[in-house]
Amino acid sequence: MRIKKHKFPGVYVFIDEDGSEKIATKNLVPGQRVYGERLIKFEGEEYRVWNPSRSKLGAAILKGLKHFPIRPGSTVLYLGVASGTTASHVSDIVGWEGKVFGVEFSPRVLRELVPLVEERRNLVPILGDATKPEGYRALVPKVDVIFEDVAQPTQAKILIDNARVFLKSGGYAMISVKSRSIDVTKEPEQVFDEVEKELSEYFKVVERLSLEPYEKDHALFVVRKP
Ligand SMILES: C[S@@+](CC[C@H](N)C(=O)[O-])C[C@H]1O[C@@H](n2cnc3c(N)ncnc32)[C@H](O)[C@@H]1O
Repeated sequence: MRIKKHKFPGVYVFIDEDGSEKIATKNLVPGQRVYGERLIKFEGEEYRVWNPSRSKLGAAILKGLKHFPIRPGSTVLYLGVASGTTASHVSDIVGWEGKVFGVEFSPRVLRELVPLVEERRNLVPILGDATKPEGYRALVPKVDVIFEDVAQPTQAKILIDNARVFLKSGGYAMISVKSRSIDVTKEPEQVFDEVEKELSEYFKVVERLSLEPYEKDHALFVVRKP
């Protein structure tokens, strides 16, 4: 199996034994598994296979996302970090030069992340409520990118409120939107149109991508703060 660089720096790609295309990141903490993912050794390096069924960002990259602002050295604010499945790949990508601040409001979920970050020190867990950015203002600097995956009815407002406080001008944000978290009675496309309109009042919307078939009724938006 030959692992090659993906067009996005810090992401790798390979063709698996069954012929399917897979993506991976170079393990920042060799030997550490975060969510039961496969580890692969290639030319002296260890890679963690990125499971698109467990990570919306992984699904988006495999679906042909065009804009991926997270790169080696980036500082990222991650809203809805949970137990770190996706954030661990982001931590691999930004590397030791970068940092990921992960906000989560469930102490039970965040507790699972704590043992991992003892070694994965570029990932900083923060117990906080993403609807109240003032609560963690003292802990987070200005960032290059905000990633949000909170599955809440007010997702777009949460992103805008955090971007006002933490995102550098010209910085990017990515948001995974679950239409059923916003309104179960509406067609997903209608919900995504409304979210796009709300986001475009503050950001420039750069990309909108459906995550089907990996995630039903989900879309990922990439936006830029002017
Ligand atoms: C879909 S899960 C996130 C999965 C994670 N992004 C991943 O891919 O590994 C959503 C998470 O957001 C958290 N969450 C929801 N509302 C929140 C809020 N207002 N502030 C912080 N975390 C929140 C939930 O507790 C949950 O862990």
